[in-house]
Amino acid sequence: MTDIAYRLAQQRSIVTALPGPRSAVLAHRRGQAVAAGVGSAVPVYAADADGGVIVDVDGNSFIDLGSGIAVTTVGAANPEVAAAVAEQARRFTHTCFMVTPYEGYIEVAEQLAALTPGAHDKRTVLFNSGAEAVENAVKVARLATGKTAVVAFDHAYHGRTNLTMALTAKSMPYKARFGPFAPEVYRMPTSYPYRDRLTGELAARRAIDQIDKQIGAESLAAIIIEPIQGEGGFITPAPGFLPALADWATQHGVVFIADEVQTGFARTGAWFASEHEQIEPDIIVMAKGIAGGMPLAAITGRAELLDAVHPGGLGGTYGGNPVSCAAALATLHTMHDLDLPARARAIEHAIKPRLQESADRTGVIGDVRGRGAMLAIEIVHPGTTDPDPDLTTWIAAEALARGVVLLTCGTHSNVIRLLPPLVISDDLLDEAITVLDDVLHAAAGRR
Ligand SMILES: Cc1ncc(COP(=O)(O)O)c(CNCCCC(=O)O)c1O
Repeated sequence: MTDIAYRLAQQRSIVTALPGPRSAVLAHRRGQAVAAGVGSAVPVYAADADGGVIVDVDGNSFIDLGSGIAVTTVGAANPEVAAAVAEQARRFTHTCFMVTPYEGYIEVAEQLAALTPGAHDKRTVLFNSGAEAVENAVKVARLATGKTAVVAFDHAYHGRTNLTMALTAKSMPYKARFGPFAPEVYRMPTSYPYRDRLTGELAARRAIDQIDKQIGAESLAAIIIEPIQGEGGFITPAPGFLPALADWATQHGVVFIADEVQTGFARTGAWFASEHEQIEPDIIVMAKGIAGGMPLAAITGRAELLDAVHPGGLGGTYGGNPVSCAAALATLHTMHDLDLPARARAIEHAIKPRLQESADRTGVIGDVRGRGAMLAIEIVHPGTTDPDPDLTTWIAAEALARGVVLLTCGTHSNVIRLLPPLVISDDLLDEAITVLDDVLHAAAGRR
């Protein structure tokens, strides 16, 4: 990406100790006002952001490889998004679509019907967060099928509400001591090629056999799965796993829900990750990249499923907020205009080989995986597949000290994930990967 006019200098520049003095003051104030349960990945506080950089309150400029957890795909201050937000806010910020509806909501729904996989008749409902959208996808599946059981998978992440915690696999920090959790949720083994060494078909057969024995299709309302598992560690299933599950679901009257909150909207090199294996989900859950940073989430699915719900059965006060809808329309226009799915594929081609070279030379990377601009390295003790969460934490902290914001994830907290804004410049991305390679070599020296 070389033809974007950025508002901020696209540079890595550390000018104070980290955290700097202004961040330190904010951290103190935070301790007196914000609940300790809300964590932050980095100890610095944002003052500005644009393209591929975040500038903190002390003037430090960081290369952003997190995109606010896969949200600011078009940048954190995309000018077209900012203008659309300002224009809509000047007219009205809220009327509640369930009270006085407005065109923006309909336009977003029309675009999601056209963009999501499948030529079937679709309907959309808009929400505020991914978890809220997941909750409603399950509501629709249960009502439409008259069945109650839901299958989720090992390493899954679906949110922090009661049902989505039940669907989420990792206990700490997401679920510990927050129970009891919603019933009728069953966990099945997924495809984790680095660790199970199974083909997609065999992994799917293993899961389906367990579904048959533990639940039975006659009780099963839905299967929900992330095409690439995000918080669980950017686990990319073996080819054939997802199609086999989707085909089985279709054959047995089970709703196939693709949770594309983290994989959606060009992130993996297609508009939606389901496309990589020609899957047409019955319901697709979306959020994060949808609206350039404004809070918006959606479910888009088969009309016969969503329209099975009685009038008034779906909604919420802020769902499809008009300012967020305006942001989404500007975001989708930008994604089309810049062909960001192609940009994500170019990013993969540029940096995945470099990550593999780092793996070959340092020995601390057990697996390089992911698609498009959703890439990850799994950190292990050299010569083993044993997770090394401590070294993972050190790598992310060292990268920050050198001016690069990196996020970690994974059931074993041993995955470094790369989620750059798709509008990041080629030079800045190249610089960030060079910094990461240097940090990985330093990490190898610690072992
Ligand atoms: C696949 C998938 N489904 C659902 C969700 C939930 O989306 P919300 O918008 O955070 O509710 C996510 C959110 N992932 C980031 C969570 C960050 C945190 O809370 O620690 C996801 O990745």
